Amino acid sequence: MSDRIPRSPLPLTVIGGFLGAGKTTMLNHWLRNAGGQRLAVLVNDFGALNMDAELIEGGAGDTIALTNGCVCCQIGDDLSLALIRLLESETEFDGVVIEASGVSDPGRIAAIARADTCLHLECVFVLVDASMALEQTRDPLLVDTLARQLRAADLVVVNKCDLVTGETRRALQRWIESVAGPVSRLETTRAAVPRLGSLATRTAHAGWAHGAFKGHGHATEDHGKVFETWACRPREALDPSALRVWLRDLPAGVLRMKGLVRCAGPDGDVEWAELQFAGRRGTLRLLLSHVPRSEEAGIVAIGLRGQLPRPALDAALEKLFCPKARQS
Ligand SMILES: Nc1nc2c(ncn2[C@@H]2O[C@H](COP(=O)(O)OP(=O)(O)OP(=O)(O)O)[C@@H](O)[C@H]2O)c(=O)[nH]1
Repeated sequence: MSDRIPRSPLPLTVIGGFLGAGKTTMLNHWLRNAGGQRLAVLVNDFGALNMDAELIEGGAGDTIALTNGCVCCQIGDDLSLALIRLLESETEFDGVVIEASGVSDPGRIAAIARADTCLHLECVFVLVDASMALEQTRDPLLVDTLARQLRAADLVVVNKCDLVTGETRRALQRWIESVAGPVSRLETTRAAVPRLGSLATRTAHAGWAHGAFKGHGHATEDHGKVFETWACRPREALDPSALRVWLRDLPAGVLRMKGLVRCAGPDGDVEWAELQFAGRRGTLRLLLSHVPRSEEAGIVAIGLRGQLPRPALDAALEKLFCPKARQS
């Protein structure tokens, strides 16, 4: 029998929301503003490569990647085990944050956490991409995933408000209320929301969220059947100009793409860059603060099953390699 002093329940926060809505951006904001608190982070990417673990800033030592599928439909046991390991670890964490994959149901994850008396579920944040959500709700293959995510929320964070008009924000508000009822809602840019600022929302909204969760027909919802992924590990440096052109005009069917790649400058020197494509916007940003390990290079794309243009992605990648790169 353990002679360790029982700890008080570990505060747990879940971040959900559709692909590219800004979950990792919010998590990084929290890690940068943790105020001395030590947070354990569990991330789950739907893609074959868990890029999120690599895109999280600074806290790599306390980041656990849940791989091999969507955390809510395929790897619930992995999540439970990871939580048990955290609770039993020598490290005293001040809280744990689970970043769900963009296709998963945060309500399901919250239920796993809620079943453990050693954890205290503080809040389920669900992010909505203000620039894409209305269009996504018109796609019959996406609307169910979006609605389930919203119904699980204690706090809906309408993010990317820099990209939309007031009219779009009002239309979004109407849609959110029609799906999730009187849920608390914040409008933000770059997901700049405090982690504990919404504690009160849990009690206010819990009835609605839990009511919705009772009707959760998870057996009918296997995200692996709705979405699929493409991934590659480019071993050589890519041409950043060609990469930017490619990101501006990705073939139809790519809902989300992200990655870490080595890029070759005009003189052949190689630098690391983060690649992002979400909501029809692609960016390539040089990494100045940290240098990943060479095996961390990877690109992941996600789309609806049967709609991801795999041959086009394979073919494009071949043309992105930079012959001038000086490999280190
Ligand atoms: N313009 C704009 N871009 C944003 C904002 N928030 C995040 N982004 C960008 O949107 C892209 C996706 O952001 P992430 O935080 O990686 O999104 P995510 O929800 O974690 O993505 P997945 O985990 O793949 O589902 C990145 O390129 C971000 O820099 C915002 O408020 N405005």
